[in-house]
Amino acid sequence: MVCGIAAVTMPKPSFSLRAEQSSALDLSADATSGLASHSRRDFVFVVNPKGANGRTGKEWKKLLPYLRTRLGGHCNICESITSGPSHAMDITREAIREGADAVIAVGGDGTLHEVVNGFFWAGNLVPSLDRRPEHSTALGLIPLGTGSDFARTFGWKNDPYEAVERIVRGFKSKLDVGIITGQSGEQHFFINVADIHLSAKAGYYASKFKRFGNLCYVFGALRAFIGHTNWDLKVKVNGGEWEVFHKVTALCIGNAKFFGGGMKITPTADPSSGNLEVVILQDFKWYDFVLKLHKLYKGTHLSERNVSSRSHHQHCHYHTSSLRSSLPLPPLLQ
Ligand SMILES: Nc1ncnc2c1ncn2[C@@H]1O[C@H](COP(=O)(O)OP(=O)(O)OP(=O)(O)O)[C@@H](O)[C@H]1O
Repeated sequence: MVCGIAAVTMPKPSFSLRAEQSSALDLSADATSGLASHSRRDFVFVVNPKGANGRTGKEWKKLLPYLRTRLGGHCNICESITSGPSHAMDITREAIREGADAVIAVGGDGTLHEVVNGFFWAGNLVPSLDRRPEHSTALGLIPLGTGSDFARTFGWKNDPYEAVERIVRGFKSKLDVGIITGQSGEQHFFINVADIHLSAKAGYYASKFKRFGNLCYVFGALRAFIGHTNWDLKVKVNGGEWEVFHKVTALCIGNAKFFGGGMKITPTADPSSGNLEVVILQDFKWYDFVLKLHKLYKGTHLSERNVSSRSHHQHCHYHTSSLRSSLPLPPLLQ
């Protein structure tokens, strides 16, 4: 299945974005019948102790005895604490190679994103040394971050005890994975929302304000508006004609619905539909952002005059080209 999105800056291409549906990942620990009916499994919990301004580490310590009680009878629980950015990727790759049955991200969207990228190496799924044909490693999540936006699409709260119960129940679902191909051909994988221009800058600045909880994303966006210039963007779908979008503030590619601590930016996205939803915000000033913030949270912004939305199906290729030649910030992948 191929659902592709590509963005290229012009006239001198400075980076390229290509998002496509890759092989589906499983979102939880087991198939349909819960854990009890299966032999002992290896579950690796990848914990970011610094998530949510340090709350993740504290909550995890409290959660661990409960986790052992609920899962320890059926699973080998391996706790792996990250030491810094990107470490979750290495832990995940190692766990998959060693034949883990599930790798479970414990933290926010940044940690989840790193774990997802750890499922891949050089553009392919990391192979397992476990040669059983039916064996695969599932992706799991205990949402314990600041925004925990990916979890919102499923209606999951930042409640680790509920998350443990979901894992115990063994509910499993297929999940689409988007692929961004950088200018030098390197690939990044995303399951939530990938975005460029203002919102990507906002995500960067939000990381400086995490002590304010979810509000960090609003502060980050307001900070990002300082010195921000909207661009004219050309868009081409499936090799068709170029279409110009004037004064683009942000282009957001949603596999799931939420970013920015609960903003329902791509409200019709569904991570198991095989489609990606692209939302383009145009000519937003900081005060538009403030005035329309409630609509962004509710997901009712699509009816606004300067917001457009498209859903892209399998085998769709989507190119954008900036009319400016300057290098934009790289996309933020959540
Ligand atoms: N030990 C560590 N020390 C410092 N930073 C870390 C460590 N481990 C992971 N990180 C980084 O912390 C970043 C943010 O973590 P995470 O997403 O879990 O929490 P958050 O930012 O509070 O939540 P959200 O992204 O949902 O708002 C990750 O992208 C990761 O690169």
